[in-house]
Amino acid sequence: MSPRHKPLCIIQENPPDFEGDAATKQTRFDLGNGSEVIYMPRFLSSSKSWQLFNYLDTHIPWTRPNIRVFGRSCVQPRDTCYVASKGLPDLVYSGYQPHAYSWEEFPPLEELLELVHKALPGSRFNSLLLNRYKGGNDYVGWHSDDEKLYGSTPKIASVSFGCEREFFLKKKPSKKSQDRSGVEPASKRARKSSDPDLRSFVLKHGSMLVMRGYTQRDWVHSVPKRAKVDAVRINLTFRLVL
Ligand SMILES: O=C(O)CCC(=O)C(=O)O
Ligand SMILES: [Fe+2]
Repeated sequence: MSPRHKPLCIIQENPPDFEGDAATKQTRFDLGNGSEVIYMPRFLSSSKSWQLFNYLDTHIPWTRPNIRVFGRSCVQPRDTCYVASKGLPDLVYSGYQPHAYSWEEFPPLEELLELVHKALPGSRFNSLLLNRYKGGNDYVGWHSDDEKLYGSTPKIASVSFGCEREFFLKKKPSKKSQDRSGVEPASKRARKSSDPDLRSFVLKHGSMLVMRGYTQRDWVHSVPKRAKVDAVRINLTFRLVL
């Protein structure tokens, strides 16, 4: 296979032996008006992350449900699963109500939840949405996780495994201005310059990204298709259902 046609997937390994400080090293991105993102590139070591990747890839009961987007029914362009504590109200998104599996069915997820809580003192999560992107055709379109059951300022912790993919955040158009920024592809805009209303992150194997404050109210996010990618990425988003 020529280098030009080599499947593209960058997986930058975190050093196998880091601990403590490196793991919690974080960068804060102030999005303005009370919206904020924290990124921890080395939340988990490479070996721990591969262990979890393999476990999740083989043990999670992945499904690819029909969802409704702009009134049309379509197959969700990625695999999914939902885990939640008992007694919480049901999650419904895009007209789909996932079955809530319990934490006890997946002990490695209980363990990971503990690590997430430790890395984010004062936080509490009781539900988890899992996504598996089998290759570059799998994606999540622009959306915000602003379902009522998360309250007005949800904190969402997103842990990524496997193939690196780009994660975009785009400011919602303000009601006043005639915003035409949605016309140009986000990737082009992000590359062009320092558009403060568009941010991109390459979510690394073993990384954690946290969205908090008004990020769900004022911004949308997405993981777009990437034609050349043909490796699997798994993403877990921890949330608190109020
Ligand atoms: O895969 C990701 O990084 C994002 C997933 C996401 O936005 C979601 O599950 O709501
Ligand atoms: Fe989301």
